[in-house]
Amino acid sequence: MSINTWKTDFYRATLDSDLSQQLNNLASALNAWEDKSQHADQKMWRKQLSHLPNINPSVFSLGDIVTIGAEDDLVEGEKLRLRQVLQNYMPWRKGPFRLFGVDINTEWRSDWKWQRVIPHIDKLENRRVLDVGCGSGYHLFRMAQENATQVIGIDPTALFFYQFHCFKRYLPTINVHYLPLGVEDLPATNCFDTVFSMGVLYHRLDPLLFLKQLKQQLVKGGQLVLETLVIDGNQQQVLMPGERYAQMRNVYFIPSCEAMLVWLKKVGFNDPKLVDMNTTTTDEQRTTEWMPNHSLSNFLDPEDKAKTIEGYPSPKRATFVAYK
Ligand SMILES: Nc1ncnc2c1ncn2[C@@H]1O[C@H](C[S@+](CC[C@H]([NH3+])C(=O)[O-])CC(=O)[O-])[C@@H](O)[C@H]1O
Repeated sequence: MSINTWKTDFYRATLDSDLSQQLNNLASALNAWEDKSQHADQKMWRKQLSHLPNINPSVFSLGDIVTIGAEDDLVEGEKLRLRQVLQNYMPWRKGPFRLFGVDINTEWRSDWKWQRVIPHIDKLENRRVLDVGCGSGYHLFRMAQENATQVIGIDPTALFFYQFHCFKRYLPTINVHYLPLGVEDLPATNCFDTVFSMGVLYHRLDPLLFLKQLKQQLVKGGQLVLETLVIDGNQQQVLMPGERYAQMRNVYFIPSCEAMLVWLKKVGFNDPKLVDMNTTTTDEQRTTEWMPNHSLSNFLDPEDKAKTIEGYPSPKRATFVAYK
């Protein structure tokens, strides 16, 4: 798939599904995105895609390190150029990836999150899957590896859309698509068997509305897989941080696990369950060559790693599953 055909490839791939009934609405949202994506960086990111090596990769594997092509597929000069092109898409947050032997060691070990989630969810085989807030699309490739029929990711951050296309262009036949939209831009499709949303709820101003928006993407009986920051506490406890949480400005609500289960029930999900809980470590989220900015270790209290530098409990994440 080339960057020029991403929309038509998506439309074609959805023709046989209920999603096709929403194509008019989706097409206007996608066209609006293209019309406003005239920012200089975006022009550069789009152009740089055409500087990626124009060859068929000899191998690919969508395991812990999403790997496309082998080092030997390229000659020395091409390798140097590839590294330079990929550097234009920094910071690389979610991965890891390996493209023709170039290891992109991302800020996050997103493979660790996937290993925590995958044992607890319904098998993805033969399911249509949506990932809301998919970042670089790392987990989209992992979902495809689990034999999902179709995988669609949405995320409004333009850089991540272009990062995804650095890989997707080499995998023209996999049924994985990326729509550069926010959850609020999606019409109610009611057509996904599994909806994932990992690491997004705390960025939403209205978390209950967000849960409703996720619910209206699911078929009846479909499974929600939700991962989010949590605090210790009872049903009544939810942290609403001040200006920043772990230096992030756009963090609104961090519920206790008990409160999260109440929220899921309130919006009508069935059988909500907490399936995993994990404290984020500085091995999982850290500064790397591909994300040279500050990372988790800079956001924790140097005297007490159980606290963020603002004095809140340090990041703990939990995964929940529930049904529509
Ligand atoms: N309105 C919105 N609609 C959809 N996505 C949004 C919206 N606003 C922001 N995002 C996107 O949500 C993602 C959150 S990151 C989780 C990535 C991956 N899921 C992970 O679990 O590793 C976690 C973090 O950065 O804290 C970013 O890619 C945003 O662009």
